[in-house]
Amino acid sequence: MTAKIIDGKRFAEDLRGRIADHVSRLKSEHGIIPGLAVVIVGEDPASQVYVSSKAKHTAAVGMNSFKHELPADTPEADLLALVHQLNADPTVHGILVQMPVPKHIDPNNVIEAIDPAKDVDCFTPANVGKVQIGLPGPVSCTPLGCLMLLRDELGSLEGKHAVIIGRSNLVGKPMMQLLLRDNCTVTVAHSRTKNLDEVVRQADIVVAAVGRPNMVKGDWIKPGATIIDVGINRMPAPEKGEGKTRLIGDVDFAAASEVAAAITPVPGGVGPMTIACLLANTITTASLMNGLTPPVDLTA
Ligand SMILES: Nc1nc2c(c(=O)[nH]1)N[C@@H](CN(C=O)c1ccc(C(=O)N[C@@H](CCC(=O)O)C(=O)O)cc1)CN2
Repeated sequence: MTAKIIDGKRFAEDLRGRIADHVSRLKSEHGIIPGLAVVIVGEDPASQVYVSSKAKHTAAVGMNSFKHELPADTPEADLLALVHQLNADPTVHGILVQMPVPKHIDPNNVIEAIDPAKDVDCFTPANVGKVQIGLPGPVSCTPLGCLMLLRDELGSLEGKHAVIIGRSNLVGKPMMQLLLRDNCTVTVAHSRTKNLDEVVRQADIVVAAVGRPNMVKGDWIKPGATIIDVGINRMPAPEKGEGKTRLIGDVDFAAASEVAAAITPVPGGVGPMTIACLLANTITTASLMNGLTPPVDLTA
């Protein structure tokens, strides 16, 4: 079997097109221009790429984009003061602090400072709880992107056995909630899971989010399974020139493609969906902040 490649880049482009339509309706029918503030602390090259891409796509769909770049030695108190200022700014409907933050800053203090009404990452305890009980609000961007790709590929997910590898707050745990909401049977595997290969062999759906290049082998995959590879591992690529890198996922793509029915590539799979879902969440928060019902077709 040669797996179908799930084209996240193309899906994200389509989604951004639908988001642009919603932005234009919010403007013309309600006079609202959604605004997204993105804060980056330090010069981590990968984070700079992601933040620039977020700002570019925010503007491209017609939203207001506010980018705040702070030096790596910014005291935590200054970052929290900026977050409070953005909380109070009525032109800002979404606030995102790019992770990871430098070591001297406690990410939990930053997350707690963000007004849950503007928390487009869905990191605050209030929004994590809302996802758990199914109330309207933003949904964690990467897991939401994975869910959209899975629904598009498989239709109903009901009764499927999904194995998530990784239990992070960013991906593993919210992914578990979303798949449960879609009536999957969910197993969350992690670094202490015994016989991981045997666990993964049970899966109709594999979501790999461990951050270890090529960890999931081809012979771990049940024939016909659908694989979502969340891993973005930057590896040296001397064959491309000195100091060059390439991205590879958590799944051995070539081997898994021989067994699976469908698989996301890295790059071009889940990554682009993360940013498109961030924009979808900004529509959600801008709608809710103005007493409007968020459009269900973006995030349902
Ligand atoms: N506050 C947040 N911080 C971080 C998040 C997040 O959702 N919120 N997620 C990750 C990084 N991330 C978004 O911020 C992100 C990662 C990857 C991509 C992406 O489009 N990847 C491309 C490849 C891009 C490249 O060449 O590097 C792909 O996979 O095709 C977008 C966003 C950690 N921090």
